[in-house]
This record gives sequence, C-alpha cells and structure tokens, in this order.
Amino acid sequence: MKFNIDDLPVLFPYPRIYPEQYAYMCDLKRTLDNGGHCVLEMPSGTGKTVSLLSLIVAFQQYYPEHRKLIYCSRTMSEIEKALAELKNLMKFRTEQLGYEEDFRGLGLTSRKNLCLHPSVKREKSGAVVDARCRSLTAGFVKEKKERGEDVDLCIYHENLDLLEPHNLIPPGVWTLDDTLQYGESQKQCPYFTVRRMMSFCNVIIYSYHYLLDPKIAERVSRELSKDCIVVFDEAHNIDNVCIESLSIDITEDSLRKAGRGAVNLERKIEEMKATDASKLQNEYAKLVEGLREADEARNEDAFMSNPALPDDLLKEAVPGNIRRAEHFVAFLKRFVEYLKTRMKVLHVISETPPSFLQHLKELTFIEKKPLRFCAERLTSLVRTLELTSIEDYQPLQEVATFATLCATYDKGFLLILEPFESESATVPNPILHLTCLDAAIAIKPVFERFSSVIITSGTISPLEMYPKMLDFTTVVQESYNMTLARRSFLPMIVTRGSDQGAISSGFQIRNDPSVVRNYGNLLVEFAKLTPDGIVVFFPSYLYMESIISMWQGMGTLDAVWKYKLILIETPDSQETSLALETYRHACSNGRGAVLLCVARGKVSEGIDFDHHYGRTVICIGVPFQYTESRILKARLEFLREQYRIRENDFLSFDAMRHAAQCLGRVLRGKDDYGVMVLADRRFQKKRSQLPKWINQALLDADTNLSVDQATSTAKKFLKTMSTPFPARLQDGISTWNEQQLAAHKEKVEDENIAMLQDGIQNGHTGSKGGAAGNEFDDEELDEAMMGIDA
Ligand SMILES: Nc1ncnc2c1ncn2[C@@H]1O[C@H](COP(=O)(O)OP(=O)(O)OP(=O)(O)O)[C@@H](O)[C@H]1O
Ligand code: SF4
Repeated sequence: MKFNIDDLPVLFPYPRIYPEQYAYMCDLKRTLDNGGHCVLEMPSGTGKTVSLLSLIVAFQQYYPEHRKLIYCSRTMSEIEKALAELKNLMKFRTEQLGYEEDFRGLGLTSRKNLCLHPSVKREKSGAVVDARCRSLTAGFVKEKKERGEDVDLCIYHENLDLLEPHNLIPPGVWTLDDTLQYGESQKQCPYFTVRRMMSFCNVIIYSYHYLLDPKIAERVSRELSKDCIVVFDEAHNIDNVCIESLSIDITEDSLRKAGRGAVNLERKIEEMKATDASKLQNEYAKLVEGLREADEARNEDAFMSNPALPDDLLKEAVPGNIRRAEHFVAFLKRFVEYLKTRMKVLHVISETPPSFLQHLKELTFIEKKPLRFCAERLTSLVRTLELTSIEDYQPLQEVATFATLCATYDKGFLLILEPFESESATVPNPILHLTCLDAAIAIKPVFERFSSVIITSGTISPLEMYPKMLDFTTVVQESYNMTLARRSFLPMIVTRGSDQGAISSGFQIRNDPSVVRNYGNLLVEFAKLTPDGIVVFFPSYLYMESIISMWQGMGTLDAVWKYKLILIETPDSQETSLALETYRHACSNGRGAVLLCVARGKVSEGIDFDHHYGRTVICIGVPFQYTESRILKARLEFLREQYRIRENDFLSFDAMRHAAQCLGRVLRGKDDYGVMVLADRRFQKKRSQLPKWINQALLDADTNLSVDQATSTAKKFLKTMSTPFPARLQDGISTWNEQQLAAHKEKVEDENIAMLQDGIQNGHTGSKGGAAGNEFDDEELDEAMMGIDA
C-alpha cells in the first residue's frame, strides 16, 4: 500500500498495515527529521523490521541527502531475515514505481560464513578461517608471488582485483545466500565483495560488533559517513554487547601460550635480521613517524587491531623503548612474566587500572606510555615479519590488548583476579578479568559520529534505563500497544500452588519440596491442557538441574510424559539444536512437547516458537543474575556511583527484560496466540516493568492466581482461541487498509485542530509504559543480593 507521512511518500509492501506499525513509522520519521536518537519498543511479531525498512528507504530515496542505512542485528538468521524483507520491499517499490531504483543492499557476516575457498571454508573455528584467509590474501604474500616465490593465493580474492572497484556486484538487494551464490558463479570472494562495496551501498545489514567492537569497527566501518542512519534492532541487550567488546580475561594457560608466542617472535626477528634486515630497519624508521603512518596499508587485514576507541587511539610517535623489534618483544616478555607472578596470589584482588599500573611500574619499571602502544605495535611487527600462522599469536595478542586497554582507560574498568573457580575449590585456577563496567564507553563513538541512532526491540522497558546506562539523549522515546481484534495472548502471574503455598525461586524457599511440587503441578496441569508445544524457562542451569532431579523423585516427569515429550536445553549448542529439532517434530506430528530451558540461554534469545511450536510459555522464577559474581557487583557499584542507578533497580530491570524476552518467544504475529505464565509471587510487584504491550494485556484479576485458578483461566482462553477467527474480523481494528488509514489520519488531524483551537498545546508525552520504579521490598533485595541464581 501507499501512503504519506507528512510530505514523505511511503511504499509499504503489504496490503494492510497494523496501527502500531503506522505509529512506529511516524515516530521514526520524527526522529530523522529532528536529527537525534530514539528508543522505540514495538511488540514482538508486529512487523518491526518491515516498518523500519519501508520508512527509512522511503526517506533515503525521497530526500536529496540519500542517507545510508546501517542496520545492526544480532544473529546471522536475523540478518538474513532482514535482507529478505528488504528484497521484498524493493521488489514492491519497483512494481509500484514502474522502474528499478539505483539501489544496493548488502549483508555482512564473518569470513567463516562467507568463505568459498574449498579448504578454508571447512575450518570449524572462525579465528582459524580468518588466519588462513589472511595467509592467502595479505599484501606481502602477493608480493612474494610476484617475485616468483611458491606461495598460495586465494583465487576468489584475486579475481576481485580484475573488476571495477565500485561495481563488484550488480545493484539490487542480496541476501547472504544470494551473495554466496553470486560469488560462486563469478568465482569471487563474497566476504571481500561486501567489505569493499560498503561505501557504495544504500543499506548495509550486519552484526552489532561491526560498529560496537573497536577491534572490528575500526577496520570495517570507519569509512561510513556521519549522516548514516544507524539502527540497533533487538537492542535489549546492547549494554552487555558493549561491555563484552571491551572486556578481556587472561588465564595461566593463555600466559604460557603468550610466552611461547613471544619466543617465536624472537626467533622470527633473528631470521629476518639474517635474511632481510632492511625490512626491520624500514619499520623502525616508520615507527619514528608514528603508528598511523606505519600502518596505512592495512585496510583489509582485520587482524590484531587496536582495542581502544578511535578518539583514544594514539597519534604520537612510538616510544623509543619499543621501537626496535627485539626491544618490543623483550618488553612483552617482561610484561607476561609480571602477569604470571600476579596470578600466583591466592586471594581475590580487585583494583583499578591506575593502581595496577602503579604496581607494575614499581616492580618492573614498565611505564604506561609504551603499554598503550602494545596492541598496534604488535600488529605492525606481525606484518613486518610477514607471519602467516597468526592464530599461534592469538594469546600474545590478548596480552597486548589487555595492556593497551589498561593503559588507555583510567575510569570505567576494573581488574579482578579470581584465584579459584568457585568458593569451594581448593586447586587454584586463576583468571585475571579486565572488565569494562561502563557500557557507554563502547557506544559513545557511535552516538557522537552518527546523527540518528535508533535503538529498538520488542522488549526494551523501561525505556528510560537505556539513555541513562548508555549516556545519550533521545528525541523520541516510545512504547507501543499491540492492537488486537481479540485477546490473543493471556499473560498471568501465578503466585500460589494448589495448596495455597507461595511459589517463588527466591533463595530461601526455592528448594522447598512444597515449592518444587507446586511448580511440578503447574507444569503437569499445563501439559494436560495445552495443545502442542510448551516452553518452560528457569532462571539458571543449576536451578533447572536441581528442580528436574527433584521432579524425577516426585514422579512429576512421569506425569508430564503421559501428555508430552520432554526435551532439555544444555550449554552445548549442538545438543540443544538436536533437542529443538525433536521438539519441533513432536509439536508438528501431534505428540506435543515440553522444552525446558534457561532465561538468558540461546533458546530465550534467538528462537521463535510461533503458532503450534509454542502455545504456553512458563517462566519459573524471576531470572535474576547471579549476584555473587564479583564482576556484576563491580558493575552495580559503578552504575550507582556514575549514573545514579540503584543496584536493585538494575537487577530488577535486568531480570524483567529477560523474563519479557522469554514471554515474547511464543507470540510471533497477529494470527498467533498463546498463554504467558509468570510463576513467582515476586512478579506481582514487578508488573510495571514489563513491556507496555504485555502489561496492558495483563488483567488485574490475573495477577495473583493459584495453580488451579490459572489452569481454569487458561482452559477457557484456549477454548476461545480454538474457534475459527476469520482475518476480516481484524479489519479496521488491528489491521488497516488504505481507506481506514486515511480515515485515521483525518481523525487525528481533526483532533489536533480541535486541540489547537482549545488552546491546548499538543505534544508527545513519551513513554508511559513500564516506569523503572523501585519495585523491590527489602526482603527481595536481600534475596537478590544473596545470589539466588547460581
Ligand atoms: N502489515 C503486515 N501485514 C502482513 N504481514 C506482515 C505485516 N507486517 C509484517 N508482517 C509479517 O509479520 C512477520 C513478523 O514480522 P517481524 O519478524 O518483522 O516482526 P518483529 O516485530 O521484527 O518481531 P521481533 O522483533 O519479535 O523479531 C514477518 O513475516 C512479516 O513479513
Ligand atoms: S578471500 Fe574469501 S574465499 Fe578466499 S579465503 Fe578469504 S574469505 Fe575465503
């Protein structure tokens, strides 16, 4: 369908639009017009992707600036889905406009997914694929070939140089699959085709890391211009991605390997001195000028890049004591030895980077400045030495990254040395964590560089938490309702068992036989009444294991087994895929199945249980994080001091965003239906932290149910749902055709005029849904702080 938002003509590739899609697009347009950032929460399965793409492509094509869209998603399947949606949109636009627009949309993922080289693509590890690819494509390998040496090159990479650089792939939208097929047919590398064509694309769809992880972003995304429109889809975990991209763990094993790497480097330096000393001399001369100049020709070698953010990168000359290759390696060895001695301590140490550096200086005379250069200096050396098996130097690179991060950032980081794996362990197995506490550090350059950043997800309540945590301001912050012609999902909070005993995964009572039995009864009852699939989420693997073994003893599993197959998620991804496949099979053939999994696990984040694959979702307990974790404690303290976010507010927010993610798994569209059970008495007080669209569907009467009451409510609901509901009944309510949309716009305009006439100023109030609020009482806080979910 076609419609206008203000003066902007929008082409939307479906005959009907959902009211929330229209509202979402209006707010997007407002954000782009005003030039600023926004946080938008759109109910799951209501076509967020197509709304984003239709509006932004319309904006891009209509206005002369032709602003590029950078669309970041989390997983490869989500990237592929968005590309397919874009392809469909562009096809529709061509049909409507009567001509094909000059447009290119491409998706980028790792080499591992896009490699075509017959032997490299068979490697299992992404790091090995990267390393092997480099050994076939690096500039010095090519030079060797030109000199007539017997080295292998990748023909898929070589062929790219024969093409016009701005036209490596014809215009159009290419899904990852299309790109692979095209690469195969033309014998050209899909990965480098996309990398090199990024400046010539209208839309790029790739993973978060290409913008947020400085090690990758610096290489891949540095040429993107300021007026690009950046979208982070499924952004409810964006703070964790930011933090992970700047955190690093060092173990005794990695230090041993790093030491070996340094010895190897020494050997290589000696060899090069004997054969071609001028290369080392050249490197030295260039380092006097500064690392940037020394490293100009590194465009495509995404290896050992700098972990620090662009603004924090060094532009000065490299300090004299690490300019010579052998001096630098000796320097690294000294640093590795120092770290080894630190690992020998048998008590937990937590210190800030300045205090670490102070101690380091006292003991070894290593200064901060050369440490800052470590990562880049190592890159330069590896290039000069023309090393090919770079995966052997990975641990040394980690140490160099660690050094650079420690010496670059004074604030927002903490070093934590944990000598033992767990409280009860007696054999030391030390880990030195350099943990980033401030998510705002990694994302800051994105907000500073791009004028419009859109943070969106199906579950991103409370909206105001994200601007606080990520330290940015928004022009629009909105949460949308789900318009439904009938009540097609039933959220409820179960607080008591059939015996009226409270149910909760709270620390004190979680393993009480009566609580476990009540949870078991809940599962058995829902297994009886739910057709096809049930997904059950536990707060942690540990709790899931203990409850399953207790259920085994109580005969609960046997009772469930009568009605459904039981499958379990494990930390092993292959096992879990197999369980999922069997689960789907059982749902499809009528046997029905229960999938037991954990909040924050793979299933809760990326897997959709649409239609019969998920008719009931049960959240057993509030999925709090393991609060005894020192890293989490340090982050909580930081959030309190830096951003005035109280510990309990953050813990509660974090638990609820994961609970909401779990609930959202079963509702994948307007024609879908399902029951959402929050089984813990503590959910009652956290209700306001649910996304607006779930909270509004939760009736007051359904917030304090016993297992019996919940069963009878769900039975009635499922009975209603099983009656046919023709799509035409949604017309005008949860879907609009062009006339209905026009009528809505007219109504809004009339209302605005009337309001103006009344002298009432009209303005957006922003989100009212899911205020953060402090919903903890003292008892709950105690529970949370006592480490409920190990
Ligand atoms: N107006 C519409 N009419 C019919 N189908 C639509 C419409 N809008 C979207 N869809 C379809 O609905 C499905 C769900 O859309 P999509 O996956 O984009 O939802 P979403 O909001 O991104 O969900 P989530 O964020 O939870 O993944 C898609 O297959 C999409 O093509
Ligand atoms: S250039 Fe492309 S095809 Fe060749 S090894 Fe690298 S990723 Fe694979």
